[in-house]
Amino acid sequence: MAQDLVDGLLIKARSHLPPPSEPLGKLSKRDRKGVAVIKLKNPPVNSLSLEVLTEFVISLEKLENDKTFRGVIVTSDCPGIFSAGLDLTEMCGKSQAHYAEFWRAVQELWLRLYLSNLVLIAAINGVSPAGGCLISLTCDYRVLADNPKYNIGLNETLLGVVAPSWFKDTLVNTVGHRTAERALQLGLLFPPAEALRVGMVDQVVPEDQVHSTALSVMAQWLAVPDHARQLTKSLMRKPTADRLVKQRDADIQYFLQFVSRDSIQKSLRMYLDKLRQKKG
Ligand SMILES: CCCCCCCCCCCC/C=C/CC(=O)SCCNC(=O)CCNC(=O)[C@H](O)C(C)(C)COP(=O)(O)OP(=O)(O)OC[C@H]1O[C@@H](n2cnc3c(N)ncnc32)[C@H](O)[C@@H]1OP(=O)(O)O
Repeated sequence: MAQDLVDGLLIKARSHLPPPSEPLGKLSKRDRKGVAVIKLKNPPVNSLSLEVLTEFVISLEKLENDKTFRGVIVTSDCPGIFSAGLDLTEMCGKSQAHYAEFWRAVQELWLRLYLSNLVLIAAINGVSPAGGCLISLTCDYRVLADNPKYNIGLNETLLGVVAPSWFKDTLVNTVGHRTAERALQLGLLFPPAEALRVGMVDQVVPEDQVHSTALSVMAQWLAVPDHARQLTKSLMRKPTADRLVKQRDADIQYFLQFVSRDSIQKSLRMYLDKLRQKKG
């Protein structure tokens, strides 16, 4: 029954997109069904590059503007990886202008997701550190696959960087202040049972049931009249979002100053080198 709601939409890095003549989605089908599936597809690890962030925002905007859509399931097309978070190569050795453009895109995606009028359900089918976790935290409900490898959390401090205040706010609003403080300072990545215990996710289910569970949950959320649910969501979230909206440029300047520091560039390079050497 719930399956009838779904249709697909793939978010990919621009280089993997179909040629411009080919539409990204199948609007006629989706029109009838009302729920889209956004599958992140930027192999090998679904890192959130500037291109992916931009594509994600454009796709969300299309869905928001098409009033036949009421819900989106956010999931991954990369086996075992929901998203490795922000693309670290976008924050290393680039120009100030590039950092500013990248950070504005990160802000934009967060704002779009966090304030979306659509019901957003995260079907987390893989590991989900930092920016990957943040995406799921902006959703209205999180279903995580029960696999001990699928850790989730804001691990920024382990990279030698700091989760900005609006990442922190998103976590605090989900798990409460004390759990968030401990998780953020220690850069904790929670395995599924722990993530459920602290409230970072709402449900942990066998891996092959993530999608069907997300669909059932979606049906429950869609049973509520849109206007009442949307106004309630806005009441809960707008004060948090407004804090960023009021100081977007200042936030970009903080980011520029922070990420341009030699010590931060060194930490990020070392972390990337460690990831690359892991294989060798
Ligand atoms: C006064 C106060 C001021 C405060 C100011 C604040 C200002 C803001 C500060 C800055 C904020 C920064 C915020 C950052 C948020 C983030 O999202 S940072 C990203 C964090 N992500 C991670 O830590 C995950 C790293 N990756 C992994 O742990 C693993 O790759 C994986 C578990 C996801 C997958 O493992 P596996 O399947 O074994 O693949 P790998 O071999 O590790 O990776 C394959 C390939 O991908 C590259 N890669 C991995 N992750 C990333 C990434 N996030 N970005 C770019 N590239 C990545 C990896 O290097 C490999 O590359 P090669 O194939 O070797 O080239």
